[in-house]
Amino acid sequence: MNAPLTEPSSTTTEDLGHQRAAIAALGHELRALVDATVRTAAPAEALHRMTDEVRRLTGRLTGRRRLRAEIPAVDVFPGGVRMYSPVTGPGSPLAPPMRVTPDGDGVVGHCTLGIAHEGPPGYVHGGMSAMLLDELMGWACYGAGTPAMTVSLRTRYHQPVPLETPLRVHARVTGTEDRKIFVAGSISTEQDRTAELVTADAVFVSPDPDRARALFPDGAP
Ligand SMILES: CCCCC/C=C\C/C=C\C/C=C\C/C=C\CCCC(=O)SCCNC(=O)CCNC(=O)[C@H](O)C(C)(C)COP(=O)(O)OP(=O)(O)OC[C@H]1O[C@@H](n2cnc3c(N)ncnc32)[C@H](O)[C@@H]1OP(=O)(O)O
Repeated sequence: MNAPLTEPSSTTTEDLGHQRAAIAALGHELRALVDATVRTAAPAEALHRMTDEVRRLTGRLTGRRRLRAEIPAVDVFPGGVRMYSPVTGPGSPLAPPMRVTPDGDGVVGHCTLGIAHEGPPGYVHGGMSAMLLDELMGWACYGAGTPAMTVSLRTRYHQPVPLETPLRVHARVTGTEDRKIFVAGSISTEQDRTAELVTADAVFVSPDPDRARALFPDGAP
């Protein structure tokens, strides 16, 4: 009989590391499953068998379920580890996941997208490009010491973004005005950083403290 899947019982640094590693390992396998799912040409009977197996597996993820707006114990909010972010989260089957590092006066994100994120055949869905940029621009705000939320995002698609190609996403704060933060971003391939395939400019706003507490009751220091 399979061992029950339970919640972690304590949160020492070592436990946290193990828990994050386990979350990332499951995320990795689920991304592989998503990729196999959107590529397969298996016949209907095989898909029905798989459906039954996947339903059984889903039923095995038992235990307490995270509530809406609850920040996972493995996360650091705001601006730190987000294990289940749909962009950077190693535990998310939806995330590429994008790896974010500081870069001069901004931040850079590295990722490669597969056909689960396809828009035009062979190229990245435009909404996905906007999501990568939005997330990284949020990180640029956090990196500048002002965690903030997007209030406006304008994207310009200059050339299609290829799938299965290492990408470089860049974002930096270009100015501030009270609680408003102006951010610029771009996507290129790693191979040709000078050719900006998508560019974006955005306005972020740092919520006033009362608003932030109301929006993120679990995130208050
Ligand atoms: C407890 C501590 C926690 C603190 C957390 C703080 C921030 C959280 C940070 C990060 C979140 C975590 C991780 C990041 C995840 C993803 C990153 C991607 C980013 C996103 O995916 S995020 C989701 C999409 N995003 C929204 O869901 C925002 C919806 N929105 C609102 O919830 C409110 O909008 C809010 C709270 C942002 C501000 O509300 P508020 O009441 O504090 O501010 P207010 O309305 O007074 O506006 C102030 C000044 O911004 C100007 N302004 C407003 N809107 C504008 C617009 N559209 N264009 C140009 N200017 C605009 C006004 O005109 C005024 O300017 P002025 O003063 O000059 O008139």
